[in-house]
Amino acid sequence: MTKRVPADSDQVFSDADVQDQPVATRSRIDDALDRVLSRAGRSESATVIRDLTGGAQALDAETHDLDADLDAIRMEREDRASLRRVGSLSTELEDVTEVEYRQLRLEKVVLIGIYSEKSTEDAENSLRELAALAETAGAEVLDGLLQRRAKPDPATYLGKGKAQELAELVAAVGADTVIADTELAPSQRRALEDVVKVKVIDRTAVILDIFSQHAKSREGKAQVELAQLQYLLPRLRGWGESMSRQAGGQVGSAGAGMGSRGPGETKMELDRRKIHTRMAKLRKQIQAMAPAREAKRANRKRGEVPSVAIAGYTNAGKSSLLNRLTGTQEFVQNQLFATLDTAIRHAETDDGRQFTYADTVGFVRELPHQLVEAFRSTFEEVGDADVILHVVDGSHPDPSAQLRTVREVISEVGAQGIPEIVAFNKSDLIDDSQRLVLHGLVPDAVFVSARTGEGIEELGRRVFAALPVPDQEVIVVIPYSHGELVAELHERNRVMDTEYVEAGTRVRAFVTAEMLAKLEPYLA
Ligand SMILES: Nc1nc2c(ncn2[C@@H]2O[C@H](COP(=O)(O)OP(=O)(O)OP(=O)(O)O)[C@@H](O)[C@H]2O)c(=O)[nH]1
Ligand SMILES: [Mg+2]
Repeated sequence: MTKRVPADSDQVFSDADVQDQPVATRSRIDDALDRVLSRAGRSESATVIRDLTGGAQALDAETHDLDADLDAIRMEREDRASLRRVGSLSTELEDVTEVEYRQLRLEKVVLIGIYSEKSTEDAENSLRELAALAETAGAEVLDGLLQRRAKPDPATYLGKGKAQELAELVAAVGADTVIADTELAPSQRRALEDVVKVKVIDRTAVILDIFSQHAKSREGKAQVELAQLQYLLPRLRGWGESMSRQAGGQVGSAGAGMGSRGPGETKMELDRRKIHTRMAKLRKQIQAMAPAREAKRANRKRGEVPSVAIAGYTNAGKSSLLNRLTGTQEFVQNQLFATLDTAIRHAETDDGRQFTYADTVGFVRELPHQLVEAFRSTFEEVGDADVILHVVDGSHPDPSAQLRTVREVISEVGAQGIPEIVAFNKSDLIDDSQRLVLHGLVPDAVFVSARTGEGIEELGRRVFAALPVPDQEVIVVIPYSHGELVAELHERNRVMDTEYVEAGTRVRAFVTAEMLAKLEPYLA
């Protein structure tokens, strides 16, 4: 897979590697964002930033006559669109007009966002995150534009004047895609596209794109495709319309006359039906795969092996911590949504009891509801856990928002009653004053660093302590013919003394309620 992630993208999010580099090597995005954001604070309405390399002049020309270039730009846009369109991967949907759209790789993008008076900082973090998302998806972020307004414009998201300004910015920097930091209504997307003359997509589309690039397992792939189709369906009509309008409007070739509208709509209907069929098929597939996972889960449950779900915001360091805690080699990358498939790892407490860790899909603000829906079974893994290890990136500019987002999803899957251990990760990047703030947020949290190993042992102890405790003291004599019970006692309970007597193994232990039931016949 050819995916271009700029070499300096790591610096959008704090990564330990950054520490070793001179401060001067900040990424262009950071600079660009800083400029957007610092001006956003001052300006009343909108802020435009440009690349240092130029293009500013074009923007000063408020009355730049775009109409004259309209046709040329449209043609170019069509050319680009046809170039970027990669072949559909799914044979069943080969000729669906718009399905290729979702597989297209982003190129040079301009970000846009809206913030209200009070939420400047929030908009800043959101825009940074959008930049990181765009880069993870393989795009190069050229520029950004923020507008201060109470509510998005219902027609074009940005206000009319700002949309025009955006069109000029896009032309000046040579961007081919605009990404809005929200989920746009299909009509907004279309209207804005008509103004800026390049492809307009939204945060949801970017997240879906990342998921589709990162999904590995059959189930994960099916879940992502289902979410994509759900997202696509209400937008199909819109795209169809703007396309047939384009075709009728300027191509004007022999075939595009009277008859062009009918076939277009018929095709749209056909596409829609195909998509529905495909979605039904995917739902069935996902359902069929569920029993296997259920069985595995039931097995773990039956074996009474307690489970710890590692949950948290994307890129918080969940997989890194899992590796530290269990000595495994889970996939770690400074990318959003590096992990899409739940990984289960076996572990043991220091007194020999067994349990499992489950690494899960990360969360993000405005996680598309289509994905929550499609990945419900994966998130339910969290709902089934005995303990939730909630990992928060302590070096993030707004950890409380991360905490909130993750806790919302946790309660959505009905897991709010499960004991939660909060771990502030990346403590190697946190200074003392930040520690104080975080401590205020969650007083009993553990500070850890998957990078340096700080706090890992303490975290391990906290996890052990949170596991369901074997607290029923028993003395049993287990016949030598039932060696498996002795083994189970050692694995999942706390054995205090063992003695070999004539009738069998005499054990004094603290056991769980379930174990107690099994031992009933052998109580001494
Ligand atoms: N400085 C520092 N960086 C860390 C630490 N832990 C993880 N990282 C980095 O953070 C990035 C994300 O780590 P992952 O373990 O992939 O995070 P994750 O939560 O599993 O992310 P997703 O699977 O994408 O949701 C990687 O670049 C890690 O090297 C830490 O303690 N300190
Ligand atoms: Mg991960």
